[in-house]
Amino acid sequence: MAAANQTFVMKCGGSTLAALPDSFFEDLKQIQESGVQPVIVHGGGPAISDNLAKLGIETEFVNGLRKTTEPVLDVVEMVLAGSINKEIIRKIQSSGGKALGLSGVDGLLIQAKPVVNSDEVGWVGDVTYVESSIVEGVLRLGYMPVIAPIGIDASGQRYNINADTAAGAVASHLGVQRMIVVTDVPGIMKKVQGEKRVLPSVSVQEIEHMIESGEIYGGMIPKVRAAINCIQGNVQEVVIVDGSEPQVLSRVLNGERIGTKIVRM
Ligand SMILES: Nc1ncnc2c1ncn2[C@@H]1O[C@H](COP(=O)(O)OP(=O)(O)O)[C@@H](O)[C@H]1O
Ligand SMILES: CC(=O)N[C@@H](CCC(=O)OP(=O)(O)O)C(=O)O
Repeated sequence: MAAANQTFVMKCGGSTLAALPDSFFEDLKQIQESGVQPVIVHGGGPAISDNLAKLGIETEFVNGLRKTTEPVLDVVEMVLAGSINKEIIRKIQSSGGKALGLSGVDGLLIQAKPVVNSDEVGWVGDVTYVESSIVEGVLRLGYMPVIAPIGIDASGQRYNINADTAAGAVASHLGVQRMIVVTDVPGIMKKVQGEKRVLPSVSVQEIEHMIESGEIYGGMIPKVRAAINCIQGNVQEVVIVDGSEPQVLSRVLNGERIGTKIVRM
C-alpha cells in the first residue's frame, strides 16, 4: 500500500459506474482504512442521456461535450448531483467506507466560466478555481469526498462540466501526485501489427499524434486532454484503468503496471 495520508483523485466514468463490482468498493474501503485518502469525481453521461430520452428532450454532443440548454442543465444537475452521486455514496457506505457527497455548486467548490465555444454548446463550463479547503476539510473529518461535476460562477449561474475536465482540475488544485481514471476499457489502445494493444505508457506528444490520426476519439479525448492539463502542474501521473479489473485501485497504488500511464516527458 502507498504511504499513509497520501491523497489521490479518482475519476469514475458513467460508462462503468453501474457495472463496478462490489469488490471495487471493498477495495476503496480498505484503501481508506489504510490511511490513503481518495477524492472521487464522477461522471454519469449515459444516465443523463437515458433521463433526457425519457423526458423527450433531445441531446447531442459537439466534440465530446453535451450541448447544454436550460432544460438539459436541469436534468444534468438532477442526475449527477442527485441520483448518481447518492448511488455512489450508498455503495461506498454498504462496503463499510465513509463518504460525503458534494456537487461543485456546494460551497462554490468548482468555480467555472463558459467554455470558449459556448455559442455552440450552451451552458458548458471550464473550471476557473477549486475551493480545495472544502475537500481538505471533508478529508480531515475522515470522509472521502464524492464530487458531481457541476460548476458555478460568481453570478450563481450553473454549468455542466465534463467529468474528466472537473477531475483534472480538482487534482491540479489539490496538488495530488496521482489521478486514476476508471473507465470501461483497459487503457489507451492502439493497433500494432493489426492487433489492438493497451499502451503501458504514453507521452503528451504521442497523444496529440493519436488524436490527429483518429486513434484516440470520442470520450477518450476529454480524458487525455484533462490528463495533459494536470500533468503540467503538480500531478506526476495519470493512470487510465478498467474498473472491472480486480482490485484495480490498490494495484495502481502499489505501483503495479496496469492500464495506461500518462506521464510528463
Ligand atoms: N485509443 C482508445 N483506446 C481506448 N478507448 C478509446 C480510444 N479512443 C476512444 N476510446 C473510447 O473511449 C471510451 C471511454 O470513454 P467514455 O465512454 O466517455 O467513458 P467514461 O464514461 O468512463 O468517461 C471507450 O469505451 C472507447 O470507446
Ligand atoms: C459537458 C459534458 O459533456 N458533460 C457531461 C457530464 C457527465 C460526464 O462527463 O460523464 P462521463 O464521465 O460518464 O462521460 C455530460 O453531460 O454527459
